[in-house]
Amino acid sequence: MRIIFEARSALIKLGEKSFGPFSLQIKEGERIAILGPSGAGKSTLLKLLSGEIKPHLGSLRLKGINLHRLTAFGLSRVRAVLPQGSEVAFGLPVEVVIRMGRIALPENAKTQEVIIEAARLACCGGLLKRNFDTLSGGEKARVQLARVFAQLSDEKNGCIFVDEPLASLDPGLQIDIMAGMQQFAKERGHAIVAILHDINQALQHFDRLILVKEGSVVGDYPTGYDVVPPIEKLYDIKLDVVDICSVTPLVFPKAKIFTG
Ligand SMILES: Nc1ncnc2c1ncn2[C@@H]1O[C@H](COP(=O)(O)OP(=O)(O)OP(=O)(O)O)[C@@H](O)[C@H]1O
Repeated sequence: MRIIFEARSALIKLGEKSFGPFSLQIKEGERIAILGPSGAGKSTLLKLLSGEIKPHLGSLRLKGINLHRLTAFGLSRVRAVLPQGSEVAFGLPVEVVIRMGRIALPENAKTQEVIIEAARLACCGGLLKRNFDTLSGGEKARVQLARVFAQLSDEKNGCIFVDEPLASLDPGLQIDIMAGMQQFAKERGHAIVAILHDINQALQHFDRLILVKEGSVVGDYPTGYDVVPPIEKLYDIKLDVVDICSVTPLVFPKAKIFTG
């Protein structure tokens, strides 16, 4: 698999705090989950990787081009972002919100088809005629995911960055949305980088886990049984592996480890 993204010694200062320096590579089609305690720097890392914020030191390259040299249009063709709790200012129809993902692209005969397919994959086909501001939190999240799908529908080997995509979704929808996201990305060779709070979702659905703590990348592991101890250390918790026969571990958080 080809490398599509490379961060080298990137560091950002955030007032008194900082994130990094860190270096990492992302290959086409990779499924990466970012895990870490609250306030560890997960959203900061995602914002750096997606080009939303610029590092003070180091470099970030997407498909060989410095992320911050790309125009807004160029960036929109290689990566899409689903931020946490994304709102839109006005009561726009859902279909228009999804269409916004393609705002930089000329309308063509395929556009409507792309929007309908994006809505279907994000489990919000039945909401197309509704107004966005009348939707529940979980419905809004699905519409924003459809916007991301519409944006990168025609592209290959891009990156999808998502911040807690499954928060506010019921368990059935979490399964459907995860399946839709994986199918969309796989068909196009897009990498997915997702911030998750649920350790088991990360273990079940992602190939690689990036562990973040206190403003640093403290671990980068392929998913498997070997990553369980580093996750325990990351959160200072004990994890019981409840199914030792499955390919990927299923864990149950048992107790906080008292460190002092
Ligand atoms: N622009 C900024 N200026 C100052 N501090 C910041 C800035 N952005 C983030 N921080 C701080 O950096 C730390 C990391 O924030 P970040 O939002 O990346 O954490 P997180 O791991 O995503 O947290 P959560 O899981 O709670 O969403 C936090 O302590 C936050 O308050």
